Amino acid sequence: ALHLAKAQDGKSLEDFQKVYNAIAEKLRDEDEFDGYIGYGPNLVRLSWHVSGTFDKNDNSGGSFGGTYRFKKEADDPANKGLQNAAHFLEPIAKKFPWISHGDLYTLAGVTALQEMQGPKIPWRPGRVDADEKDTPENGRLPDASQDGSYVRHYFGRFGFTDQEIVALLGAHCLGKTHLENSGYEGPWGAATNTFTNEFFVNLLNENWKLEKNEAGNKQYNSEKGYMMLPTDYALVQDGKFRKYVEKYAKDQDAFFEDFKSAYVKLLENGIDFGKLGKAYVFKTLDEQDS
Ligand code: HEM
Ligand SMILES: O=C1CCNc2c1cnc1ccccc21
Repeated sequence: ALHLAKAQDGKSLEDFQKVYNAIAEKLRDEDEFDGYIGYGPNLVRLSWHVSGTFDKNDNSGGSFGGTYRFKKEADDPANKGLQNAAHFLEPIAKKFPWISHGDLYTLAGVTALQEMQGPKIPWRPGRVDADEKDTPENGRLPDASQDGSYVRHYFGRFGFTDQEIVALLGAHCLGKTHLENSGYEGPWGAATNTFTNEFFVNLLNENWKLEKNEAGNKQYNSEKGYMMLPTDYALVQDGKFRKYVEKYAKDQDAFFEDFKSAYVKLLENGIDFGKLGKAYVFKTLDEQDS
């Protein structure tokens, strides 16, 4: 059965906005991380990885139980590099001991996206920390070396459509790959900490060459020093995916709208929020300056 979200005793929008602001201020302070990319992309990746263990067939995994805090999940080779995001969040968890890990990991991704000028992401609290025994086994996160049919089948486990898959992968406009984490390298050139539709523009505008990188893995490189994973490039090789790449490359607003919906679905997969009321939409730091 679905996990039932539980209201946090008397916590309201103001309380969660305080957590949002603490994360957002720390993002601004610690801007030198990863060659001045900052922690934003890493926090977004953490929010996806804690949710991407979900399996709709038995409702196991997913963001609800906050099981990334346990060694078994944190040490999944697919999670290499996310120790940085987890370390970044430790003082936030100490300052707000009442928030569950599942809520913190997902709220951190929402905060990072909004602070990187992404769309407003409606977010609902109520995830409850699960026991270590409920930690999903390693191997539920995707393999970057694969093709379009693999990507379609993989996301089928969450019940995602082609359109949702392409929108979600647009998050690869952020940050970069690190050879020591995933065996892929680059791009420094296009590695950004601003949320845009540039991933789709890059896919269509650059001419990509499949090359072996220093780790012996094949990746697509462009003259400008941009890169794409094989699973990224699959989005233009597969005709059904390609039409959404073209849509989002032309229309950033459509991308923002569809990404928001798919990302909320990813973060809430497997959770019944019942009548816990509507989602919170947080103000960015800039919107609170005045
Ligand atoms: C087919 C599915 C996917 C594959 C195979 C994949 C693979 C990867 C790999 C290999 C990296 C580089 C990690 C490193 O070396 O540090 C990466 C980074 C990243 N991924 Fe994905 N990813 C997928 C889907 C997603 C989704 C759905 C999101 C978010 C909605 C996402 C967000 C990110 C972000 C923001 C980064 C940059 C992290 C950083 O700069 O530290 N990815 N991904
Ligand atoms: O084209 C880009 C922009 C910068 N970041 C990425 C791109 C393509 N694929 C990626 C795959 C994983 C992480 C970052 C990127």
